[in-house]
Amino acid sequence: MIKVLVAGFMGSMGQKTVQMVNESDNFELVGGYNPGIDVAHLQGMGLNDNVKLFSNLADIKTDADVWIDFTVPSAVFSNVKFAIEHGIHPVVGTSGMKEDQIKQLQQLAEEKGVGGIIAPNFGLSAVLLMKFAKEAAKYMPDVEIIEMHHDDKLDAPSGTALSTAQMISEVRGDHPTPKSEETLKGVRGGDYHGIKIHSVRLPGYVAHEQVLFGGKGEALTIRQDSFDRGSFMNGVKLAVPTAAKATKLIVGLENIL
Ligand SMILES: NC(=O)C1=CN([C@@H]2O[C@H](COP(=O)(O)OP(=O)(O)OC[C@H]3O[C@@H](n4cnc5c(N)ncnc54)[C@H](OP(=O)(O)O)[C@@H]3O)[C@@H](O)[C@H]2O)C=CC1
Ligand SMILES: O=C(O)C1=N[C@H](C(=O)O)C[C@H](O)C1
Repeated sequence: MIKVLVAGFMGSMGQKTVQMVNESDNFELVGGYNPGIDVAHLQGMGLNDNVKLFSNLADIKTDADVWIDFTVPSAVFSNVKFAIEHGIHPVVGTSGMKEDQIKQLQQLAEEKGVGGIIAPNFGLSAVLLMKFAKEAAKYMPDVEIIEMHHDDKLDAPSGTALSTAQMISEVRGDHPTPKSEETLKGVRGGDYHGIKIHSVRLPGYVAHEQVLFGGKGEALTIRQDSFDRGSFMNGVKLAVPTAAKATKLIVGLENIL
């Protein structure tokens, strides 16, 4: 049985994760962390006595093997650092970490021998989209990304769009970007090594991405849609046992599939 703590357990993804853990025969929920909660009140609401709830990072005392993090961009780095320093293997879905923060955590994980997984996206359709986009970019290097998310999303671009751009950039190298004067500032989108990323935020959307490739007289569009947050749970379920044994911090679900 793998003991799990869920950070951000009151959020949209945190609640799905708690449900998935409770329904699994292989995982046991032993902890939940979410600032701003009334621990005494929640603890009295019929939750299993083995589940310890915390509202402060420094107060967390747990025998969890795995720390699943679906929190906020401003907290994820400190959370994961705390987990690794306390011998808890992280499974991280939270977006918004900077490249240098990920490198620091990878170094710490290696020093402590406490590995885990950071996945910009736990959905199979998004992982496949990234793989296909990387392949397509070898032949069609002119590419732009449009990501579309719900209007509560705190960060832009999405972690998935950034990861897609990184994977494309690995294979296409330096490539000229069309120069067009912006008569409306920002209208050409963000720029990742010459790859334009456009972020749409609208109510009703969940998580969607399109990668548009253009060639002479032809175009290719790859699109994925996550309509329900439950769709991320298969990936999380797969990541937990791998993370529990990992001695390094792996980035990308595709690296454990
Ligand atoms: N990798 C993947 O496949 C996926 C990743 N995500 C990412 O997961 C993250 C969470 O998404 P979502 O559940 O929709 O967001 P929510 O806003 O619904 O949930 C975030 C939760 O984290 C809590 N929180 C705030 N600060 C902290 C902290 N310091 N430590 C612990 N918890 C904290 C929030 O509490 P409060 O509301 O009180 O502030 C809230 O309950 C986002 O970064 C999102 O991009 C989402 C879907 C899939
Ligand atoms: O905030 C979300 O909802 C999502 N965030 C992740 C991201 O930033 O890519 C994964 C997925 O797109 C849902």
